[in-house]
Amino acid sequence: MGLEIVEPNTCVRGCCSSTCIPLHLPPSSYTLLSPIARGAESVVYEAFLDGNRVAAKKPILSTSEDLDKFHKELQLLCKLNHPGIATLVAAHARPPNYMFFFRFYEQQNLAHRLHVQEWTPHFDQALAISLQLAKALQYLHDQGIIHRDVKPANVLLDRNSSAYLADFGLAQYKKDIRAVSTENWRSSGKPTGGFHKKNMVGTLIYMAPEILRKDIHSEKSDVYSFAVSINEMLTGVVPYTDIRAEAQAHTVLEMSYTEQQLTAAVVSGGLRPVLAGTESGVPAIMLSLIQKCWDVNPENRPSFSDIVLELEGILQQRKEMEKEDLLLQKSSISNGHQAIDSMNNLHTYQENINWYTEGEYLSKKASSGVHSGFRIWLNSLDESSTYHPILSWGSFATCGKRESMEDTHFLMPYICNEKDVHVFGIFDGHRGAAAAEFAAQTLPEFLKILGSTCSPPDALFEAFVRTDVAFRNVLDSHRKSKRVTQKDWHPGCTASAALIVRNKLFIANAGDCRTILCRGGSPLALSRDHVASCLEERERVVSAGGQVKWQVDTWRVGPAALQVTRSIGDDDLKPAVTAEPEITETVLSVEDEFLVMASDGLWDVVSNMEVVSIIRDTVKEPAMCSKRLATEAAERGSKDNITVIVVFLRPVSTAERVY
Ligand SMILES: Nc1ncnc2c1ncn2[C@@H]1O[C@H](COP(=O)(O)OP(=O)(O)OP(=O)(O)O)[C@@H](O)[C@H]1O
Ligand SMILES: [Mn+2]
Ligand SMILES: [Mn+2]
Repeated sequence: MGLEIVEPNTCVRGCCSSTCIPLHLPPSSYTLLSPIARGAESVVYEAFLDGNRVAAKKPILSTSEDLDKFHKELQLLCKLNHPGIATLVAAHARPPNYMFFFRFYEQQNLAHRLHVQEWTPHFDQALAISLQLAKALQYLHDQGIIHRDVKPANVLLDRNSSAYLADFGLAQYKKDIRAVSTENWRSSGKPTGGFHKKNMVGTLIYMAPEILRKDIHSEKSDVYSFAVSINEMLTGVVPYTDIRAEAQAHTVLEMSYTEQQLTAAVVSGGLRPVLAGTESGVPAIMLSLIQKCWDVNPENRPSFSDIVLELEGILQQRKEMEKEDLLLQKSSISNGHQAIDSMNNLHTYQENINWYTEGEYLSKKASSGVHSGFRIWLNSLDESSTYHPILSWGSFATCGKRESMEDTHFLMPYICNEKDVHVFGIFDGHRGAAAAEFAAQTLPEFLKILGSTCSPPDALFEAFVRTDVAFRNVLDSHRKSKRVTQKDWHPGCTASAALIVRNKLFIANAGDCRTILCRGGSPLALSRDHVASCLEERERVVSAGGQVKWQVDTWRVGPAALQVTRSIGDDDLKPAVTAEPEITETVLSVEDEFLVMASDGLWDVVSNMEVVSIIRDTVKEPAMCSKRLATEAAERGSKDNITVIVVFLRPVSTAERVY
């Protein structure tokens, strides 16, 4: 970077200095853009520094201790230089602005990648990340520094998924940790609350048993946290939240144990997160390394130099296996044929049509790859006075007790790279998955096209209608070309879409998917279920020329006996079963906590109120919350596919910090 170092290159107190990192900057050299993350102790912004994209970490400074902490973190960061550690490129260490500027890591942190983006790394990728992290920690320990907050959220990933250890907010020289603790012990005779608080830092679920027992941190407590983090990457499961493990103590958080009970189980019960399984391609030697690293006795845990050696050994083995595989491949190619025959029998009335691809193809054609984005929507809002929700999102979808999956969904935060525009959608297919698969591709694309000409509610309305027309046209042309052979096959799907434009939330719904908002702790339904049991809908259907009859157990529409009264597709029931959505508009404010969208597989067995209280009791991670809700529905006997999207509208922390 072309930033100049202005001598004397020290912080205002003179305790931090560097020969190569500028420690004070002219205000004109940087611009803060929007926040990427809000922690308990800082806000991290995307920023530009001297024309380069960087991340600016701005600590929240409210006491003089906070300021001491800033100087300590800066002193440490100035000394660190390792390819596996997030690079500090500059700092501003003079009043009134205190800031760290780091190289920008495009893929955020490992926790986000795993649980929000639902990334499942291949074992070789996970191994590479483990090795990079182990080397960074080995370097740190060689400098006499303990990190004390090793966890996936503090591992940053660049665009190639290379890993960088970050967040030195709790890091300490080992010698200083000792000094503090002996002093405290001596002065108070026994550990006081204050002592505990001062020394028990880190994040609960990654904390070694000795730390939970209020011992002091050592290199080996970083080893423990490393093991929990690596295992989390290999399983994709946040520690202690696994709900698949039955009847075992592994479900502590699920069973709403308190933090004290979890602590006790880790310390004396030997509880650990569910270990990754070899069936997912993790070699046994890796699993035994993890187990050694989280041994209850710190002395039995290997050091990072041992861990690095062991991981390099595993990497070597993988490379040799790969060579052998390449040699073997030539002889095994002939095995692929059998599968194709059975595939052919599956599609009796639709000849291998991939409806996702159909939808994608159609929307590409419609937009010819150009849309001018959502500038007009944003320009019409008054930037300065409006509330800016801060979003995090996740989803979970399961086929449940059904044989096939007919639900689909999409998550499109920052649609068209617009920071303040987000779209999420759920589609619940019936008479096959065709309409749901098609609509999940086309609906957001139509929205992009319409965004430059219509208002948000008009764009949503039109996108639903156009998706429906497009689907029925494509189906029709396939009937004509005989790729669809069965004449009376009329697939359809219900649809629900949420569009957020800065502080405005628009929900469009056609059918019985439902969206609720948790506002001030209570559920607020933002959509109405369109089913024939609803009088108003029944009357609408009848006046549009449809027939409604009580059949078996409920009101149903037409010869197809459909329960829903609005949908995309279902061309045998058009226009009575309309694709026109009902749209609600909500202005978001600080009271608004989260949004839950789900297919009827959830709502059939869990009420709006119950959904809110289940989320209240779950680790505040949107993908985990989605999974928790789906599991609850399955346990309560839902017979349907279940899809859940959870969008938090305010910052939440994954695990509670101690103090
Ligand atoms: N250089 C960077 N590039 C991209 N994203 C970053 C960068 N630095 C931080 N972030 C994002 O900001 C988040 C918080 O950063 P960091 O952990 O340093 O702050 P913190 O306030 O100490 O957080 P915590 O509350 O977890 O202690 C990271 O998890 C990451 O998602
Ligand atoms: Mn952090
Ligand atoms: Mn359903």
